[in-house]
Amino acid sequence: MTSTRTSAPVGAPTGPPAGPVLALSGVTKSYGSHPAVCGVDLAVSPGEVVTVIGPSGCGKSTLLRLAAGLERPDSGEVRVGGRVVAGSTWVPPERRRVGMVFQDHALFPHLDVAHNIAFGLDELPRSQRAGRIAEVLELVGLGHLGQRHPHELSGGEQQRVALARALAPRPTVVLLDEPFSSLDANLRTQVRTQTLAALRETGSAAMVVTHDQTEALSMGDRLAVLKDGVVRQVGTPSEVYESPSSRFVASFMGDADFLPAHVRDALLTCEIGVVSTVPGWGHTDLDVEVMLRPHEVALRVDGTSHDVVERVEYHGAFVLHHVRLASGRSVRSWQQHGVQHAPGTPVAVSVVPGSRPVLLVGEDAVSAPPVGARR
Ligand SMILES: Nc1ncnc2c1ncn2[C@@H]1O[C@H](COP(=O)(O)OP(=O)(O)OP(=O)(O)O)[C@@H](O)[C@H]1O
Repeated sequence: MTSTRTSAPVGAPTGPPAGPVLALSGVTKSYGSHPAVCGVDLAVSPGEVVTVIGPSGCGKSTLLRLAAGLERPDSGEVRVGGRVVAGSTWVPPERRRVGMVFQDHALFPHLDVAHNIAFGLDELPRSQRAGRIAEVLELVGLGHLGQRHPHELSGGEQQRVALARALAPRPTVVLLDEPFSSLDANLRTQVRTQTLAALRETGSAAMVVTHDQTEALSMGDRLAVLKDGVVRQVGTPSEVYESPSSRFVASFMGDADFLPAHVRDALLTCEIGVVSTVPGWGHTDLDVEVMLRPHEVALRVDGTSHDVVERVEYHGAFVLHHVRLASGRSVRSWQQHGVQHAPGTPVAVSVVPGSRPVLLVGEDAVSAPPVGARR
């Protein structure tokens, strides 16, 4: 568990599950002959937020729907709070103690906010319902809007009501499917922050599906990267961003350029010169590729260089420079606000000191010399 809370959270789910609150083991689901989710193992610990990210059609929503009980797996097992809910037995969605938040909010238009939230509180004694509704509305900062109908709320407010409704019954885990994608960029950041705060405040575990890299990196205690229904990597945001397991993960989780490189006796070189030393690669003589992220690439104006700025993108705080190297390959470099080299400027390109670039052999990242690569 990676939660950093120190005191007991408000409205924490009852009963302390010892292991993961959600565990998918070997879960597979096909539609006809098309495999949507293939042998997925993924667990969410108490209080943990796990984001699931991948390209369109990779199976993210199907995975969430399998956890919720909106789909049945062809094989494998789903456990919620330690109890098997799919596999050797079948527990329908309404009896799994999972909260759901969808992209379109899915509020009942004919009910006011308070009654929308009350909808999931059947099991709570009537005398306690109003108190619980007030509590969760306060939690999402909408204590004053209980009497409004959904059409009288902004998109961001509707999404917070949807979250309040999901949290009200104190679910074991909350499942959120692209919860912010219908909101515009500014609102999205704000509602994301509020949502995360509400999840932390209640100590709720959550699985969040998103196609937004920034969202996955900033929200998740851990994230799972999916491709073609298969989990390609699970790790903390910094593990996945800084030590991607493959070319696919490296490219999907941020800007990445790849250059042919060579390791000889623990020294990594490529077209732009010495990249770094690679401890543990002594007595090695091997062609590899090096992945460079734009923040790892430094530029200096140099009239003698054959590397030339090709294009400049102004991003406000930073300026992205696309540089055409002498070989014809390209790398990108983030420069601070105010630094802008015009297209056509010759520049010396180097790797920012202290960088630890990722090495690839074929499609896989490698952290140690492959067997047989040592001289
Ligand atoms: N009910 C269904 N019937 C048939 N095929 C389906 C069904 N639901 C999903 N699929 C297919 O399964 C695959 C995974 O779909 P899923 O919606 O899980 O992907 P996703 O990663 O959530 O995509 P997106 O990011 O575009 O929402 C896709 O190829 C999709 O076309």
